[in-house]
Amino acid sequence: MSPAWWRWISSQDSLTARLIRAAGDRPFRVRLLDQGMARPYRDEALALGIGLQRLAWCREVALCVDERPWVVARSVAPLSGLRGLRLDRLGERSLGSWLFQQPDLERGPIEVTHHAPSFYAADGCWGRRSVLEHRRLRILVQEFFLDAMADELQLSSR
Ligand SMILES: C=C(O[C@@H]1C=C(C(=O)O)C=C[C@H]1O)C(=O)O
Repeated sequence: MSPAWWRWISSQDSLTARLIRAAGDRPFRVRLLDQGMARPYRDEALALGIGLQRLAWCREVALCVDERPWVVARSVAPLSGLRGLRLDRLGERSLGSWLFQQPDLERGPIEVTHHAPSFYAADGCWGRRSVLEHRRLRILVQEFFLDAMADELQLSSR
């Protein structure tokens, strides 16, 4: 992996905040693609250590600069940790902007892949995921970095 990609992939802080900085004068926006209760994909259930038949709260977004998707993300949270949290009300506000305001937020190990994720068929550069924890909430955040981002930021394809 090139050093420039490594800085994106290994970052521990909010990706939303980094994308806003990288976008400069161009508008950033979260486009909500889907959200609701669903059965996670098998690899997601395994990553969270939950039963394969369990329902979870799933949210898919495109993180766009100038209306062009740079990153697609899918987040999956077991229902047991959601009590009292109305994440469905986030709408097109970034999950990260809320999560990274929580002082006790912890990120688990980051897993990296260059395969397209199960939730989005597109060419891309790198994907990563990790489990973020805040109080009882555990949420698997998966982010797939698209070719458009590499083009715009003049990053190598890998
Ligand atoms: C987790 C973060 O939030 C970003 C925003 C997301 C959303 O709104 O659903 C999903 C994944 C992210 O990349 C972050 O900023 O690091």
